[in-house]
Amino acid sequence: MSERTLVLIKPDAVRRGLIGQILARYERKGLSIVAMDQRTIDPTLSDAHYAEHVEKPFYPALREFVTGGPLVALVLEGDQAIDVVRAMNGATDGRKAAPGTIRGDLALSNSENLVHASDSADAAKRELDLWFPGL
Ligand SMILES: Nc1ncnc2c1ncn2[C@@H]1O[C@H](COP(=O)(O)OP(=O)(O)OP(=O)(O)O)[C@@H](O)[C@H]1O
Repeated sequence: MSERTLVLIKPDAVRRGLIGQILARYERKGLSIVAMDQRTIDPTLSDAHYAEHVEKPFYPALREFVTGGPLVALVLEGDQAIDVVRAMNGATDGRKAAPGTIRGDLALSNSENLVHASDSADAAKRELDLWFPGL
């Protein structure tokens, strides 16, 4: 079934000049880019996006990181896009992510891990409404 998922190419990826490489992987896979926007977000959007993490000890550093420079928000569409993109991104910790995944190939950190993607249909709906209202 065709689905849409919210992907963030996070500030570390933008800083490292990896936007093109990461987008190319999603495009090569056959996913469609339905919307794409480079922006620098404020703490309010970070808090809403990471609502499940705001009370966690690592969250202040995560908020600093994700608001600290431009990121690229995109909507990808395709068959089973939510699970497909999660698999392409790899495990959260770049040091443990499998080679062949974006994090496994390009990241060496648990916090600066290049990408985010919605992890369920409910999360995708919530995140798409938050980042691209009215799409
Ligand atoms: N223990 C931690 N220390 C530092 N940062 C963390 C830690 N756990 C998670 N994070 C940060 O919070 C983000 C969200 O964590 P989550 O457990 O939802 O991972 P994920 O679903 O793989 O990543 P994302 O939601 O970004 O796709 C991670 O991508 C990472 O940047």
